[in-house]
Amino acid sequence: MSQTLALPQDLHNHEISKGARVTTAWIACLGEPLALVAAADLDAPEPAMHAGGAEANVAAGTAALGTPTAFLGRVGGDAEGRRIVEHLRAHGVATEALEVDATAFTGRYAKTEGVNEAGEPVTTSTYRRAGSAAAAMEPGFLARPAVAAALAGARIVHTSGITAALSPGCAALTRTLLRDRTGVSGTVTFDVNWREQLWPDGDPSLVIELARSADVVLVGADEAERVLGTGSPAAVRALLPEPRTVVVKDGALRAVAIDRAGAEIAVPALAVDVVEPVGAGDSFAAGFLHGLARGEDLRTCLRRGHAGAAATLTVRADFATLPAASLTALLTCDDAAWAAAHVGPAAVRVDGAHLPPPVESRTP
Ligand SMILES: O=C(O)C(=O)C[C@H](O)[C@H](O)CO
Repeated sequence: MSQTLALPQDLHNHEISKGARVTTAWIACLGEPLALVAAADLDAPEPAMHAGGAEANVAAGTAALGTPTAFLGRVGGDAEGRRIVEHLRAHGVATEALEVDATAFTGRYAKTEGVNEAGEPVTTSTYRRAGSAAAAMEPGFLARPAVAAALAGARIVHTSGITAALSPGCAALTRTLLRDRTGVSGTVTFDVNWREQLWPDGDPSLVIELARSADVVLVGADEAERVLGTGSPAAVRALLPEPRTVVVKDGALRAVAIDRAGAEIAVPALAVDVVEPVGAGDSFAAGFLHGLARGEDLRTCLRRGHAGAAATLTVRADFATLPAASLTALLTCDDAAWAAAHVGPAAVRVDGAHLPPPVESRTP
């Protein structure tokens, strides 16, 4: 099952196993794709669904932006697994290293929108993923020919704290990947993605260990507060001294990238009409990694991150993209125009121009 992607000139194809011709991806994302279903359908046979799952959202995002991307993980041999494979391929993601386990099921999740005690909107996720196809991953997964080839060829290997939480095997897998770097030649990026429900003992020590082993860490200020006891970018950086870059995202306020010497680059968040927030962090990661893979400066990477997050904030699905004209206007405007820009479900406004709105991702 090989796939042809439109590639920039400097990429090459290579043989990986049994003559299969596979494209070298710049970004390899490892994790569990999930079927996003209605809460009432968590146990239903073949429910209506969108595709979700943090690292799969990132992969769809970077591929949609034009970066050759591979997804590494597992789904079940069910309708949800088939649709997730189709969804990722439709966005241009290479799926040779996405294993289909006919004996297992694909993880599912549902979002419930509500309000917290302060009257603020909150979205709660409910999972049906314990014992899923992806939860069976363990360090040996990294040695599968298609997986090893993707890891060896990628400029960036990305995963998150969600994958570490799936099972003891997945915890060992992420440890092996981040600490031992087995078969990895590129930059390893790690999104903390703290999900309280997935850590019954509430102990963040593995996630902290993994973050300290990464080259680039992405973390929300709120989750940094939970995991590290502080959301202050400088304090987070002091607690994560090893990575080359730590990015602290402070919701609607700003994102700050900090290098080892403590130098900070901050970019304010865009003004957005928020419809539903889940998946916005993944779209931020996709934009940021897309820029990083191209060697862009950190300020541009942060702008790309905010633009991706803004698009997804305007939809109920896990993932949306900005039309090229809107993205280009956001990336090229000056700081004053950026500060005055606005992203809503019906239009993107930059520098007085009304540009096309975000496009919600559809699952085939
Ligand atoms: O919460 C998870 O584990 C998911 O992967 C579901 C969503 O897709 C994810 O939270 C979005 O970031």
